[in-house]
Amino acid sequence: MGSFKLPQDQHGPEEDLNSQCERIHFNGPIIVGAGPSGLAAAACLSVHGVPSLILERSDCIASLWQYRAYDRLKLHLPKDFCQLPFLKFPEDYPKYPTKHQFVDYMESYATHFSIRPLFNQSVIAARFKDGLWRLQTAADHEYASPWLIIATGENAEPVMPDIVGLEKFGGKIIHTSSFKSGSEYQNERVLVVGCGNSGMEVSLDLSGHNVTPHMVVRDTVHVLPKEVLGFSTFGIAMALLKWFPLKLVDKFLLFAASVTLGSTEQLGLRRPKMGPFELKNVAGKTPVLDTGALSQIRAGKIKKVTEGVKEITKNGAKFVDGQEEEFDSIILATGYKSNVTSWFKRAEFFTEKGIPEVPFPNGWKGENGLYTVGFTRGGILGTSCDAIKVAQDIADQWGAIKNKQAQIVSHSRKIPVKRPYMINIHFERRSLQGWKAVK
Ligand SMILES: Cc1cc2nc3c(=O)[nH]c(=O)nc-3n(C[C@H](O)[C@H](O)[C@H](O)COP(=O)(O)OP(=O)(O)OC[C@H]3O[C@@H](n4cnc5c(N)ncnc54)[C@H](O)[C@@H]3O)c2cc1C
Ligand SMILES: NC(=O)C1=CN([C@@H]2O[C@H](COP(=O)(O)OP(=O)(O)OC[C@H]3O[C@@H](n4cnc5c(N)ncnc54)[C@H](OP(=O)(O)O)[C@@H]3O)[C@@H](O)[C@H]2O)C=CC1
Ligand SMILES: O=C(O)C(=O)Cc1c[nH]c2ccccc12
Repeated sequence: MGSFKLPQDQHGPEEDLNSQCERIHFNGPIIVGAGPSGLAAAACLSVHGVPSLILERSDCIASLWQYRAYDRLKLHLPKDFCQLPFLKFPEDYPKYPTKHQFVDYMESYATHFSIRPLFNQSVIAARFKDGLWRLQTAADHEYASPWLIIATGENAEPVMPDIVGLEKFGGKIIHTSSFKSGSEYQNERVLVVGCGNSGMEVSLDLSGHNVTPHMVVRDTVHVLPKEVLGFSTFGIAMALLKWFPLKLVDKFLLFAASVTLGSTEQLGLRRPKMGPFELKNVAGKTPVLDTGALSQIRAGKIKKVTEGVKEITKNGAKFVDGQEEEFDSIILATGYKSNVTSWFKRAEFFTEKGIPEVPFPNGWKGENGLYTVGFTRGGILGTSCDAIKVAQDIADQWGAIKNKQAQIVSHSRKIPVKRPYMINIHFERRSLQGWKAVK
Protein backbone atom coordinates (compact mmCIF):
# COMPACT_ATOMS: atom_id res chain seq x y z
CA MET A 1 0.00 0.00 0.00
CA GLY A 2 3.01 2.30 0.43
CA SER A 3 2.91 5.39 2.54
CA PHE A 4 -0.66 6.40 3.10
CA LYS A 5 -1.36 9.65 4.92
CA LEU A 6 -4.43 10.87 6.67
CA PRO A 7 -6.60 12.80 4.25
CA GLN A 8 -5.89 16.49 4.28
CA ASP A 9 -5.74 19.39 1.89
CA GLN A 10 -2.39 19.25 0.16
CA HIS A 11 -2.69 22.33 -1.95
CA GLY A 12 -5.13 24.84 -3.28
CA PRO A 13 -7.38 27.10 -1.24
CA GLU A 14 -9.51 25.75 1.58
CA GLU A 15 -12.77 26.58 -0.14
CA ASP A 16 -14.10 24.43 -2.99
CA LEU A 17 -12.39 24.85 -6.34
CA ASN A 18 -15.49 26.28 -7.93
CA SER A 19 -18.79 25.94 -6.18
CA GLN A 20 -20.76 26.75 -9.38
CA CYS A 21 -19.49 23.91 -11.51
CA GLU A 22 -20.98 20.51 -12.24
CA ARG A 23 -19.55 17.88 -9.87
CA ILE A 24 -18.86 14.38 -10.98
CA HIS A 25 -17.66 11.54 -8.80
CA PHE A 26 -15.88 8.52 -10.24
CA ASN A 27 -15.12 5.41 -8.19
CA GLY A 28 -12.10 4.31 -10.22
CA PRO A 29 -8.95 6.23 -11.12
CA ILE A 30 -9.10 9.45 -13.12
CA ILE A 31 -6.42 9.82 -15.76
CA VAL A 32 -5.43 13.23 -17.11
CA GLY A 33 -4.34 13.04 -20.76
CA ALA A 34 -5.35 10.72 -23.63
CA GLY A 35 -1.95 10.36 -25.27
CA PRO A 36 -0.09 7.04 -25.39
CA SER A 37 0.50 7.24 -21.60
CA GLY A 38 -3.12 7.83 -20.62
CA LEU A 39 -4.34 5.15 -23.03
CA ALA A 40 -1.75 2.65 -21.78
CA ALA A 41 -2.77 3.33 -18.18
CA ALA A 42 -6.47 2.86 -18.98
CA ALA A 43 -5.79 -0.34 -20.93
CA CYS A 44 -3.65 -1.86 -18.17
CA LEU A 45 -6.30 -0.99 -15.59
CA SER A 46 -9.03 -2.54 -17.71
CA VAL A 47 -7.02 -5.76 -17.96
CA HIS A 48 -7.25 -5.86 -14.13
CA GLY A 49 -10.96 -5.10 -14.28
CA VAL A 50 -10.54 -1.58 -12.92
CA PRO A 51 -12.62 1.10 -14.66
CA SER A 52 -10.99 4.46 -15.33
CA LEU A 53 -11.99 7.84 -16.66
CA ILE A 54 -9.72 9.90 -18.95
CA LEU A 55 -9.97 13.69 -19.09
CA GLU A 56 -8.40 15.09 -22.27
CA ARG A 57 -8.06 18.78 -23.15
CA SER A 58 -8.14 18.19 -26.88
CA ASP A 59 -10.95 16.74 -29.01
CA CYS A 60 -9.18 13.48 -29.86
CA ILE A 61 -6.78 10.88 -28.53
CA ALA A 62 -3.03 11.26 -29.15
CA SER A 63 -3.38 14.96 -29.93
CA LEU A 64 0.39 15.44 -30.06
CA TRP A 65 0.53 13.00 -32.96
CA GLN A 66 -2.66 14.18 -34.66
CA TYR A 67 -2.29 17.95 -34.38
CA ARG A 68 1.23 18.85 -33.35
CA ALA A 69 3.42 16.68 -35.57
CA TYR A 70 4.80 17.41 -39.03
CA ASP A 71 3.73 15.44 -42.10
CA ARG A 72 6.92 13.42 -42.64
CA LEU A 73 7.20 12.30 -39.01
CA LYS A 74 7.88 8.61 -38.44
CA LEU A 75 8.75 6.88 -35.21
CA HIS A 76 12.50 7.04 -35.00
CA LEU A 77 12.70 4.02 -32.75
CA PRO A 78 11.67 0.66 -34.24
CA LYS A 79 8.06 -0.33 -33.66
CA ASP A 80 8.99 -3.03 -31.10
CA PHE A 81 10.03 -0.25 -28.72
CA CYS A 82 6.96 1.89 -29.30
CA GLN A 83 4.02 -0.44 -28.81
CA LEU A 84 1.76 -0.10 -25.83
CA PRO A 85 1.08 -2.95 -23.38
CA PHE A 86 -1.15 -5.88 -24.38
CA LEU A 87 -1.61 -5.00 -28.08
CA LYS A 88 1.11 -5.23 -30.70
CA PHE A 89 1.38 -3.17 -33.89
CA PRO A 90 -0.17 -4.86 -36.92
CA GLU A 91 2.23 -7.35 -38.54
CA ASP A 92 2.27 -5.48 -41.84
CA TYR A 93 3.48 -2.20 -40.31
CA PRO A 94 6.99 -1.14 -41.38
CA LYS A 95 9.87 -1.11 -38.93
CA TYR A 96 9.42 2.66 -38.43
CA PRO A 97 5.67 3.40 -38.64
CA THR A 98 4.53 6.78 -39.94
CA LYS A 99 2.68 9.13 -37.62
CA HIS A 100 -0.57 8.20 -39.41
CA GLN A 101 0.04 4.52 -38.75
CA PHE A 102 0.89 5.28 -35.15
CA VAL A 103 -2.35 7.25 -34.74
CA ASP A 104 -4.35 4.42 -36.39
CA TYR A 105 -2.73 1.99 -33.98
CA MET A 106 -3.68 4.14 -31.01
CA GLU A 107 -7.27 4.49 -32.29
CA SER A 108 -7.48 0.68 -32.51
CA TYR A 109 -5.89 0.44 -29.08
CA ALA A 110 -8.56 2.68 -27.57
CA THR A 111 -11.30 0.74 -29.36
CA HIS A 112 -9.85 -2.62 -28.33
CA PHE A 113 -9.89 -1.67 -24.63
CA SER A 114 -13.18 0.29 -24.91
CA ILE A 115 -11.45 3.48 -23.82
CA ARG A 116 -13.69 6.49 -24.27
CA PRO A 117 -12.04 9.64 -22.91
CA LEU A 118 -14.00 12.74 -22.08
CA PHE A 119 -12.73 15.33 -24.57
CA ASN A 120 -12.47 19.11 -24.26
CA GLN A 121 -11.76 18.71 -20.55
CA SER A 122 -8.63 20.68 -19.84
CA VAL A 123 -7.64 20.21 -16.20
CA ILE A 124 -6.75 23.58 -14.72
CA ALA A 125 -6.50 22.81 -11.00
CA ALA A 126 -6.12 19.79 -8.74
CA ARG A 127 -6.17 19.24 -5.02
CA PHE A 128 -6.54 16.45 -2.50
CA LYS A 129 -9.38 16.78 -0.02
CA ASP A 130 -11.22 14.32 2.25
CA GLY A 131 -9.45 11.34 0.73
CA LEU A 132 -10.20 12.35 -2.83
CA TRP A 133 -8.47 14.00 -5.73
CA ARG A 134 -10.57 16.84 -7.06
CA LEU A 135 -9.91 18.11 -10.54
CA GLN A 136 -11.33 21.23 -12.04
CA THR A 137 -11.58 21.59 -15.80
CA ALA A 138 -11.81 24.69 -17.95
CA ALA A 139 -15.22 23.40 -19.05
CA ASP A 140 -16.46 24.11 -15.50
CA HIS A 141 -16.68 20.57 -14.27
CA GLU A 142 -15.20 19.23 -11.07
CA TYR A 143 -14.25 15.56 -10.98
CA ALA A 144 -13.45 13.58 -7.85
CA SER A 145 -11.73 10.23 -7.45
CA PRO A 146 -9.57 8.44 -4.89
CA TRP A 147 -6.85 8.01 -7.52
CA LEU A 148 -5.24 10.52 -9.85
CA ILE A 149 -3.01 9.41 -12.72
CA ILE A 150 -1.16 12.26 -14.40
CA ALA A 151 -0.41 11.41 -18.04
CA THR A 152 -0.07 14.84 -19.60
CA GLY A 153 3.41 14.14 -20.94
CA GLU A 154 6.85 15.67 -21.11
CA ASN A 155 5.88 17.52 -24.28
CA ALA A 156 2.65 19.24 -23.23
CA GLU A 157 3.59 22.79 -24.26
CA PRO A 158 6.04 24.28 -26.76
CA VAL A 159 9.09 26.04 -25.35
CA MET A 160 9.15 29.62 -26.64
CA PRO A 161 12.70 30.98 -26.42
CA ASP A 162 13.46 34.32 -24.92
CA ILE A 163 15.38 35.84 -27.84
CA VAL A 164 15.95 39.59 -27.95
CA GLY A 165 13.82 41.29 -30.61
CA LEU A 166 11.66 38.26 -31.51
CA GLU A 167 8.57 40.46 -31.31
CA LYS A 168 10.07 42.87 -33.86
CA PHE A 169 10.32 40.27 -36.63
CA GLY A 170 8.18 41.21 -39.64
CA GLY A 171 7.91 37.70 -41.14
CA LYS A 172 6.24 34.53 -39.97
CA ILE A 173 7.26 32.81 -36.70
CA ILE A 174 6.07 29.32 -35.83
CA HIS A 175 7.04 26.56 -33.42
CA THR A 176 7.78 23.12 -34.89
CA SER A 177 4.55 21.88 -33.28
CA SER A 178 2.74 23.90 -36.00
CA PHE A 179 5.11 22.97 -38.85
CA LYS A 180 3.59 20.63 -41.42
CA SER A 181 5.79 20.60 -44.54
CA GLY A 182 8.68 22.36 -46.21
CA SER A 183 6.42 22.76 -49.25
CA GLU A 184 4.87 25.77 -47.52
CA TYR A 185 8.26 27.55 -47.50
CA GLN A 186 9.49 27.05 -51.08
CA ASN A 187 12.15 29.59 -52.05
CA GLU A 188 11.90 31.34 -48.70
CA ARG A 189 14.82 32.29 -46.48
CA VAL A 190 14.20 30.34 -43.27
CA LEU A 191 15.87 30.36 -39.87
CA VAL A 192 15.44 27.21 -37.77
CA VAL A 193 16.25 27.80 -34.10
CA GLY A 194 17.37 24.55 -32.39
CA CYS A 195 19.02 21.34 -33.53
CA GLY A 196 17.28 18.52 -31.66
CA ASN A 197 15.41 15.83 -33.59
CA SER A 198 12.75 18.39 -34.61
CA GLY A 199 15.20 21.07 -35.77
CA MET A 200 17.24 18.57 -37.77
CA GLU A 201 14.26 16.95 -39.46
CA VAL A 202 12.46 20.21 -40.22
CA SER A 203 15.70 21.55 -41.72
CA LEU A 204 16.03 18.37 -43.78
CA ASP A 205 12.44 18.71 -44.99
CA LEU A 206 13.05 22.35 -45.94
CA SER A 207 16.24 21.45 -47.80
CA GLY A 208 14.16 19.09 -49.94
CA HIS A 209 11.87 21.97 -50.94
CA ASN A 210 14.28 24.44 -52.46
CA VAL A 211 15.07 26.09 -49.17
CA THR A 212 18.56 26.40 -47.70
CA PRO A 213 17.69 26.85 -44.05
CA HIS A 214 20.01 28.35 -41.46
CA MET A 215 19.89 26.10 -38.38
CA VAL A 216 20.97 27.51 -35.03
CA VAL A 217 23.27 25.21 -33.05
CA ARG A 218 23.92 27.21 -29.92
CA ASP A 219 25.60 24.44 -27.93
CA THR A 220 26.74 20.83 -28.09
CA VAL A 221 24.67 18.02 -29.60
CA HIS A 222 24.93 14.24 -29.94
CA VAL A 223 24.09 12.97 -33.40
CA LEU A 224 23.89 9.19 -33.74
CA PRO A 225 23.13 7.07 -36.79
CA LYS A 226 19.56 5.80 -36.79
CA GLU A 227 20.90 2.36 -37.69
CA VAL A 228 24.24 0.55 -37.66
CA LEU A 229 24.60 -2.33 -40.16
CA GLY A 230 20.82 -2.55 -40.45
CA PHE A 231 20.23 -2.68 -36.68
CA SER A 232 18.61 0.27 -34.95
CA THR A 233 21.05 2.15 -32.75
CA PHE A 234 18.42 2.33 -30.04
CA GLY A 235 17.91 -1.44 -30.20
CA ILE A 236 21.64 -2.05 -30.03
CA ALA A 237 21.89 0.22 -27.01
CA MET A 238 19.01 -1.57 -25.25
CA ALA A 239 20.63 -4.95 -25.88
CA LEU A 240 24.04 -3.80 -24.65
CA LEU A 241 22.56 -2.19 -21.55
CA LYS A 242 21.45 -5.62 -20.36
CA TRP A 243 25.11 -6.57 -20.01
CA PHE A 244 27.23 -3.45 -19.81
CA PRO A 245 27.22 -0.21 -17.82
CA LEU A 246 25.75 2.91 -19.39
CA LYS A 247 29.07 4.70 -19.80
CA LEU A 248 30.56 1.77 -21.70
CA VAL A 249 27.50 1.50 -23.95
CA ASP A 250 27.79 5.23 -24.67
CA LYS A 251 31.46 4.75 -25.63
CA PHE A 252 30.47 1.99 -28.02
CA LEU A 253 27.71 4.15 -29.56
CA LEU A 254 30.09 7.04 -30.07
CA PHE A 255 32.57 4.72 -31.75
CA ALA A 256 29.80 3.37 -34.02
CA ALA A 257 28.74 6.95 -34.75
CA SER A 258 32.25 8.00 -35.74
CA VAL A 259 32.56 5.01 -38.10
CA THR A 260 29.16 5.48 -39.77
CA LEU A 261 28.76 9.28 -39.71
CA GLY A 262 32.38 10.46 -39.64
CA SER A 263 33.41 13.27 -37.35
CA THR A 264 30.46 15.49 -36.53
CA GLU A 265 32.89 17.86 -34.81
CA GLN A 266 34.37 18.64 -38.22
CA LEU A 267 30.94 19.84 -39.27
CA GLY A 268 30.88 22.14 -36.26
CA LEU A 269 28.54 19.92 -34.25
CA ARG A 270 30.46 19.59 -30.99
CA ARG A 271 29.54 16.67 -28.76
CA PRO A 272 28.60 17.07 -25.08
CA LYS A 273 31.11 15.70 -22.55
CA MET A 274 28.55 13.26 -21.21
CA GLY A 275 27.62 10.31 -23.45
CA PRO A 276 24.29 10.28 -25.37
CA PHE A 277 22.25 7.83 -23.28
CA GLU A 278 23.62 9.07 -19.98
CA LEU A 279 22.70 12.62 -21.00
CA LYS A 280 19.18 11.47 -21.94
CA ASN A 281 18.80 9.85 -18.50
CA VAL A 282 20.32 12.67 -16.50
CA ALA A 283 19.09 15.76 -18.34
CA GLY A 284 16.33 14.47 -20.62
CA LYS A 285 18.23 15.67 -23.69
CA THR A 286 17.45 13.24 -26.52
CA PRO A 287 20.29 12.48 -28.93
CA VAL A 288 19.54 13.21 -32.56
CA LEU A 289 19.01 10.06 -34.59
CA ASP A 290 20.14 11.12 -38.03
CA THR A 291 17.59 10.75 -40.79
CA GLY A 292 19.65 12.57 -43.43
CA ALA A 293 20.25 16.08 -42.10
CA LEU A 294 23.93 15.45 -41.55
CA SER A 295 24.66 14.83 -45.21
CA GLN A 296 22.70 17.98 -46.10
CA ILE A 297 24.85 19.96 -43.66
CA ARG A 298 27.94 18.42 -45.25
CA ALA A 299 26.66 19.38 -48.69
CA GLY A 300 25.99 22.97 -47.56
CA LYS A 301 22.24 22.57 -48.09
CA ILE A 302 21.59 23.22 -44.42
CA LYS A 303 23.67 26.08 -43.08
CA LYS A 304 24.68 25.91 -39.48
CA VAL A 305 24.71 28.93 -37.24
CA THR A 306 27.05 28.22 -34.39
CA GLU A 307 27.04 30.12 -31.08
CA GLY A 308 23.42 31.23 -31.44
CA VAL A 309 21.28 34.23 -32.17
CA LYS A 310 22.17 37.59 -30.63
CA GLU A 311 19.09 39.44 -31.74
CA ILE A 312 16.13 39.17 -34.07
CA THR A 313 15.48 42.24 -36.19
CA LYS A 314 12.51 43.29 -38.35
CA ASN A 315 13.99 41.55 -41.40
CA GLY A 316 16.20 38.83 -40.01
CA ALA A 317 18.73 37.99 -37.33
CA LYS A 318 22.09 39.06 -35.96
CA PHE A 319 24.21 36.14 -34.79
CA VAL A 320 26.63 35.97 -31.87
CA ASP A 321 29.55 35.53 -34.30
CA GLY A 322 28.77 38.93 -35.80
CA GLN A 323 27.07 37.70 -39.01
CA GLU A 324 23.71 39.08 -40.05
CA GLU A 325 21.11 37.46 -42.37
CA GLU A 326 17.69 38.33 -43.71
CA PHE A 327 14.84 35.82 -43.27
CA ASP A 328 11.24 35.45 -44.38
CA SER A 329 10.30 32.92 -41.69
CA ILE A 330 11.57 31.68 -38.34
CA ILE A 331 10.82 28.16 -37.15
CA LEU A 332 11.35 27.60 -33.45
CA ALA A 333 12.58 24.04 -32.94
CA THR A 334 13.17 24.82 -29.30
CA GLY A 335 11.47 21.80 -27.76
CA TYR A 336 8.68 21.15 -25.33
CA LYS A 337 7.92 21.19 -21.62
CA SER A 338 5.55 19.63 -19.12
CA ASN A 339 2.58 21.74 -17.99
CA VAL A 340 1.96 19.97 -14.68
CA THR A 341 3.21 22.77 -12.44
CA SER A 342 0.64 25.15 -13.93
CA TRP A 343 -2.28 23.14 -12.54
CA PHE A 344 -0.83 20.79 -9.95
CA LYS A 345 0.72 22.75 -7.11
CA ARG A 346 2.45 20.05 -5.17
CA ALA A 347 6.04 21.14 -5.12
CA GLU A 348 7.47 18.15 -3.29
CA PHE A 349 6.45 15.58 -5.88
CA PHE A 350 7.33 17.40 -9.12
CA THR A 351 10.43 19.40 -9.98
CA GLU A 352 9.95 22.96 -11.16
CA LYS A 353 10.07 21.53 -14.69
CA GLY A 354 6.98 19.45 -13.95
CA ILE A 355 8.51 15.99 -13.93
CA PRO A 356 8.63 13.70 -10.88
CA GLU A 357 11.41 14.56 -8.45
CA VAL A 358 12.26 10.86 -8.14
CA PRO A 359 13.67 9.67 -11.47
CA PHE A 360 12.71 6.62 -13.53
CA PRO A 361 12.02 3.82 -12.68
CA ASN A 362 10.58 5.07 -9.36
CA GLY A 363 8.73 8.26 -10.25
CA TRP A 364 5.39 6.61 -11.00
CA LYS A 365 3.93 6.71 -7.50
CA GLY A 366 3.27 9.57 -5.12
CA GLU A 367 1.20 9.68 -1.97
CA ASN A 368 -2.54 9.50 -1.40
CA GLY A 369 -3.37 7.74 -4.64
CA LEU A 370 -1.26 9.96 -6.89
CA TYR A 371 0.45 8.37 -9.90
CA THR A 372 2.25 9.43 -13.06
CA VAL A 373 2.70 7.68 -16.38
CA GLY A 374 5.07 8.85 -19.10
CA PHE A 375 7.52 11.14 -17.30
CA THR A 376 10.41 8.73 -17.66
CA ARG A 377 12.65 10.36 -20.28
CA GLY A 378 12.35 6.98 -21.95
CA GLY A 379 9.72 7.60 -24.64
CA ILE A 380 6.92 5.11 -25.18
CA LEU A 381 8.96 2.27 -23.73
CA GLY A 382 9.07 4.17 -20.45
CA THR A 383 5.34 4.82 -20.69
CA SER A 384 4.63 1.09 -20.91
CA CYS A 385 6.78 0.34 -17.84
CA ASP A 386 4.95 3.00 -15.81
CA ALA A 387 1.47 1.98 -16.95
CA ILE A 388 1.95 -1.67 -15.99
CA LYS A 389 3.20 -0.77 -12.49
CA VAL A 390 0.55 1.87 -11.84
CA ALA A 391 -2.27 -0.43 -12.91
CA GLN A 392 -1.01 -3.30 -10.75
CA ASP A 393 -0.72 -1.03 -7.73
CA ILE A 394 -4.21 0.39 -8.12
CA ALA A 395 -5.68 -3.02 -8.95
CA ASP A 396 -4.36 -4.37 -5.63
CA GLN A 397 -6.17 -1.60 -3.76
CA TRP A 398 -9.27 -1.93 -5.93
CA GLY A 399 -9.49 -5.66 -5.29
CA ALA A 400 -9.12 -5.13 -1.56
CA ILE A 401 -11.82 -2.46 -1.54
CA LYS A 402 -14.21 -4.65 -3.49
CA ASN A 403 -13.56 -7.54 -1.07
CA LYS A 404 -14.22 -5.38 1.95
CA GLN A 405 -17.34 -3.92 0.42
CA ALA A 406 -18.60 -7.41 -0.35
CA GLN A 407 -17.90 -8.46 3.24
CA ILE A 408 -19.67 -5.42 4.59
CA VAL A 409 -22.71 -6.10 2.47
CA SER A 410 -22.83 -9.81 3.29
CA HIS A 411 -22.27 -9.50 7.04
CA SER A 412 -24.17 -6.22 7.50
CA ARG A 413 -21.96 -5.34 10.39
CA LYS A 414 -19.15 -2.95 11.07
CA ILE A 415 -15.85 -4.45 10.08
CA PRO A 416 -12.60 -2.81 11.12
CA VAL A 417 -10.86 -1.87 7.88
CA LYS A 418 -7.59 -0.20 7.07
CA ARG A 419 -7.58 3.47 6.27
CA PRO A 420 -7.71 3.58 2.48
CA TYR A 421 -10.78 1.43 2.35
CA MET A 422 -12.39 3.37 5.13
CA ILE A 423 -11.85 6.58 3.27
CA ASN A 424 -13.51 5.26 0.19
CA ILE A 425 -16.50 4.09 2.16
CA HIS A 426 -16.57 7.21 4.30
CA PHE A 427 -16.44 9.27 1.14
CA GLU A 428 -19.26 7.41 -0.51
CA ARG A 429 -21.45 7.80 2.55
CA ARG A 430 -20.88 11.36 3.61
CA SER A 431 -19.04 13.64 1.20
CA LEU A 432 -20.84 13.01 -2.04
CA GLN A 433 -24.11 14.75 -1.57
CA GLY A 434 -24.75 16.84 -4.67
CA TRP A 435 -22.21 14.94 -6.81
CA LYS A 436 -23.17 12.92 -9.87
CA ALA A 437 -21.67 9.45 -9.98
CA VAL A 438 -20.09 8.11 -13.16
CA LYS A 439 -20.31 4.35 -13.48
C1 LIG B 1 7.65 14.95 -32.56
C2 LIG B 1 7.82 13.88 -31.53
C3 LIG B 1 8.14 12.58 -31.91
C4 LIG B 1 8.34 11.57 -30.97
N1 LIG B 1 8.70 10.32 -31.38
C5 LIG B 1 8.86 9.33 -30.47
C6 LIG B 1 9.21 8.01 -30.88
O1 LIG B 1 9.40 7.71 -32.05
N2 LIG B 1 9.34 7.05 -29.93
C7 LIG B 1 9.15 7.33 -28.61
O2 LIG B 1 9.27 6.43 -27.80
N3 LIG B 1 8.84 8.58 -28.21
C8 LIG B 1 8.69 9.59 -29.09
N4 LIG B 1 8.38 10.86 -28.69
C9 LIG B 1 8.23 11.14 -27.26
C10 LIG B 1 6.74 11.35 -26.99
O3 LIG B 1 6.65 12.20 -25.93
C11 LIG B 1 5.99 10.08 -26.80
O4 LIG B 1 6.08 9.36 -27.93
C12 LIG B 1 4.49 10.17 -26.50
O5 LIG B 1 3.70 10.96 -27.32
C13 LIG B 1 4.33 10.58 -25.08
O6 LIG B 1 3.03 10.21 -24.73
P1 LIG B 1 2.27 10.89 -23.51
O7 LIG B 1 0.90 10.32 -23.51
O8 LIG B 1 3.10 10.78 -22.30
O9 LIG B 1 2.23 12.42 -23.89
P2 LIG B 1 1.43 13.12 -25.08
O10 LIG B 1 1.47 12.33 -26.31
O11 LIG B 1 1.92 14.52 -25.12
O12 LIG B 1 -0.08 13.10 -24.56
C14 LIG B 1 -0.50 13.86 -23.44
C15 LIG B 1 -1.97 14.24 -23.60
O13 LIG B 1 -2.36 14.98 -22.45
C16 LIG B 1 -3.19 16.05 -22.85
N5 LIG B 1 -3.11 17.10 -21.83
C17 LIG B 1 -2.03 17.87 -21.54
N6 LIG B 1 -2.35 18.71 -20.52
C18 LIG B 1 -3.63 18.46 -20.17
C19 LIG B 1 -4.50 18.99 -19.19
N7 LIG B 1 -4.10 19.95 -18.34
N8 LIG B 1 -5.76 18.50 -19.11
C20 LIG B 1 -6.18 17.51 -19.94
N9 LIG B 1 -5.39 16.96 -20.89
C21 LIG B 1 -4.12 17.43 -21.00
C22 LIG B 1 -2.63 16.46 -24.19
O14 LIG B 1 -3.58 17.16 -24.96
C23 LIG B 1 -2.21 15.13 -24.80
O15 LIG B 1 -3.23 14.58 -25.60
C24 LIG B 1 8.19 11.87 -29.60
C25 LIG B 1 7.87 13.18 -29.22
C26 LIG B 1 7.67 14.17 -30.16
C27 LIG B 1 7.35 15.57 -29.71
N1 LIG C 1 11.02 11.14 -35.38
C1 LIG C 1 10.92 11.23 -34.08
O1 LIG C 1 10.67 10.26 -33.41
C2 LIG C 1 11.10 12.56 -33.42
C3 LIG C 1 11.19 12.65 -32.05
N2 LIG C 1 11.26 13.86 -31.43
C4 LIG C 1 11.34 13.87 -29.97
O2 LIG C 1 10.58 14.95 -29.44
C5 LIG C 1 11.23 15.51 -28.30
C6 LIG C 1 11.44 17.00 -28.52
O3 LIG C 1 12.40 17.18 -29.55
P1 LIG C 1 12.74 18.64 -30.09
O4 LIG C 1 11.48 19.31 -30.46
O5 LIG C 1 13.81 18.52 -31.10
O6 LIG C 1 13.28 19.40 -28.78
P2 LIG C 1 14.65 19.22 -27.97
O7 LIG C 1 14.36 19.70 -26.61
O8 LIG C 1 15.21 17.88 -28.15
O9 LIG C 1 15.63 20.25 -28.69
C7 LIG C 1 15.45 21.63 -28.56
C8 LIG C 1 16.58 22.34 -29.27
O10 LIG C 1 16.35 23.74 -29.21
C9 LIG C 1 17.52 24.38 -28.73
N3 LIG C 1 17.15 25.64 -28.10
C10 LIG C 1 16.28 25.82 -27.08
N4 LIG C 1 16.20 27.14 -26.78
C11 LIG C 1 17.03 27.78 -27.64
C12 LIG C 1 17.41 29.14 -27.82
N5 LIG C 1 16.89 30.11 -27.08
N6 LIG C 1 18.31 29.44 -28.78
C13 LIG C 1 18.84 28.46 -29.54
N7 LIG C 1 18.53 27.16 -29.42
C14 LIG C 1 17.64 26.83 -28.47
C15 LIG C 1 18.15 23.37 -27.82
O11 LIG C 1 19.49 23.69 -27.60
P3 LIG C 1 20.23 23.24 -26.25
O12 LIG C 1 20.44 21.79 -26.38
O13 LIG C 1 21.45 24.05 -26.27
O14 LIG C 1 19.31 23.58 -25.12
C16 LIG C 1 17.95 22.10 -28.65
O15 LIG C 1 18.89 22.04 -29.68
C17 LIG C 1 12.55 14.77 -28.17
O16 LIG C 1 12.41 13.77 -27.21
C18 LIG C 1 12.75 14.16 -29.54
O17 LIG C 1 13.50 12.98 -29.56
C19 LIG C 1 11.26 15.00 -32.14
C20 LIG C 1 11.19 14.97 -33.50
C21 LIG C 1 11.14 13.75 -34.26
O1 LIG D 1 12.15 10.17 -29.25
C1 LIG D 1 12.03 10.44 -28.09
O2 LIG D 1 11.73 11.54 -27.71
C2 LIG D 1 12.20 9.48 -27.04
O3 LIG D 1 12.04 9.86 -25.92
C3 LIG D 1 12.61 8.10 -27.36
C4 LIG D 1 13.89 7.82 -26.73
C5 LIG D 1 14.05 7.39 -25.46
N1 LIG D 1 15.38 7.22 -25.23
C6 LIG D 1 16.06 7.56 -26.32
C7 LIG D 1 17.42 7.55 -26.57
C8 LIG D 1 17.83 7.91 -27.82
C9 LIG D 1 16.91 8.31 -28.77
C10 LIG D 1 15.55 8.31 -28.51
C11 LIG D 1 15.15 7.94 -27.29
